[in-house]
Amino acid sequence: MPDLMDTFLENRWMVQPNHANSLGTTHGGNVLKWMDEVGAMAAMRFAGRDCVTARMDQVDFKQPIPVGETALVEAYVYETGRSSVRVRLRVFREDPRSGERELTTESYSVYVAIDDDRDPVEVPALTVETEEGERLRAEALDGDNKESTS
Ligand SMILES: CC(=O)SCCNC(=O)CCNC(=O)[C@H](O)C(C)(C)COP(=O)(O)OP(=O)(O)OC[C@H]1O[C@@H](n2cnc3c(N)ncnc32)[C@H](O)[C@@H]1OP(=O)(O)O
Repeated sequence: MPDLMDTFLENRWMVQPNHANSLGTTHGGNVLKWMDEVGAMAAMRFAGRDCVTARMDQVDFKQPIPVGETALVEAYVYETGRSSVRVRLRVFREDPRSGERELTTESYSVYVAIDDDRDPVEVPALTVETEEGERLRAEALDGDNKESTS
């Protein structure tokens, strides 16, 4: 049974001019693509199977990420159904020199594990065996709950 911390993935992109909009900050479409890619990888790490995106919930763009900074995308699985896998996604702008971070974007997404015929297939149970995992799961359930009632 996979543990929450086994699904915790981070990926970074150095934001280049070709990622930007006319304001010199990262185009929202690029941020969404990066979120979806890391989210799918977290879901697949959990399920041990291919996973497809079924839903990206409300995406809040709180701060821009300027060209020259790093976009850091964090994803982990915090809840599961029979074949569905819920993933918390957060994006930070990170100063590549100091490592200083600020939250810019967040969302809660649903992926579905599929078999070779691309039909939904059962996923294993999620375990949470560390204090850090418990903290991350509680944060995600709380954030997801607030989002669905806002
Ligand atoms: C990483 C990528 O870029 S993938 C590319 C973008 N994504 C896609 O192309 C996916 C296209 N969609 C599909 O292939 C299908 O709709 C699927 C596989 C997501 C679902 O297939 P369906 O036959 O509708 O599945 P079914 O109704 O049996 O539901 C299966 C599970 O998906 C969940 N589900 C289906 N649609 C949604 C949705 N829109 N939002 C949330 N959950 C959903 C169901 O609740 C169910 O969960 P459970 O098994 O945990 O109870």
